[in-house]
Amino acid sequence: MSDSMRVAAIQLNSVRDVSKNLMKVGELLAEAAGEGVELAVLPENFAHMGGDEQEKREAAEDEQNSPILRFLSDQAVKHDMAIIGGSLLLKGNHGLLRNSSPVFNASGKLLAVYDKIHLFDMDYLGQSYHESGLIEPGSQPLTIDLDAWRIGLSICYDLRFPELYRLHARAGCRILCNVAAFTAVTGSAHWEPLLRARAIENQCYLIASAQFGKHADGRETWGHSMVIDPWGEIVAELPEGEGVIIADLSMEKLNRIRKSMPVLQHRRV
Ligand SMILES: O=C(O)CNC(=O)[C@H](CS)NC(=O)CCC(=O)C(=O)O
Repeated sequence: MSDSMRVAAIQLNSVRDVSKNLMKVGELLAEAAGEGVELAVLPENFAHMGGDEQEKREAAEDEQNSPILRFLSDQAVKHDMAIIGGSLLLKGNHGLLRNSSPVFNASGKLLAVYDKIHLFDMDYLGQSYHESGLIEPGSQPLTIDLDAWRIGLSICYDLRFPELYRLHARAGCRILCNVAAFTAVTGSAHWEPLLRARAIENQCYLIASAQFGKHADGRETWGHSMVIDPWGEIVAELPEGEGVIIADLSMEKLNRIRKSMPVLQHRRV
């Protein structure tokens, strides 16, 4: 049982051109691999950002025949590295799409696909989002195992629903993962406290990969990708810009925190 794992969160400013985004992802994954990273996490919508609804529909791929999923699988093999593929749009049912987070092991095998459960419908300060008009919600929380580490998946707006992460912790997760394109407005107010709370209350490592900056549709995302330890401390952070942040996760440190204050065993409701 490996006691530590080196992980990377990758931050992007994805554009409408899929091949441009994939080229950038390839560069940053190579950089992570050069540092000995065992698990790399990409942000939400890593392959395509900023198009209108029609363009998103056209960009959506069929899970059984998806060039973007094949790209990620090839990258995992090339770099001998597990990859949580942020999220991408896959074709769903009823004329809707899925906002899906695929997980590959270091042999390039697709282990699981998590579909975003909580959809972002919001009207605030002149900004308006209606994700549920295009996306069908997932219905299943999903965890995956990489070596000794169980990882609970989540996408962006899921972050506001602590019960999802509690389920992950109760299912034995020691890593929580959020892949995001948080808005700059909500991100500046809520991103860091929500992430740190999820890590602290569940005594888990948290890997958060985000989009940052202005996108083609005029929207702006918050960035601030980070890795947080089970005590709630930020151990790596990239406020803005494209790039890779790296952290070493320690099972020993996590077990020590859980042993000294067993909050998960003290639950009463
Ligand atoms: O709009 C885009 O193209 C990129 N954003 C997304 O795909 C998703 C759905 S619209 N964004 C979020 O979930 C933001 C949540 C958030 O910001 C919060 O909870 O405050």
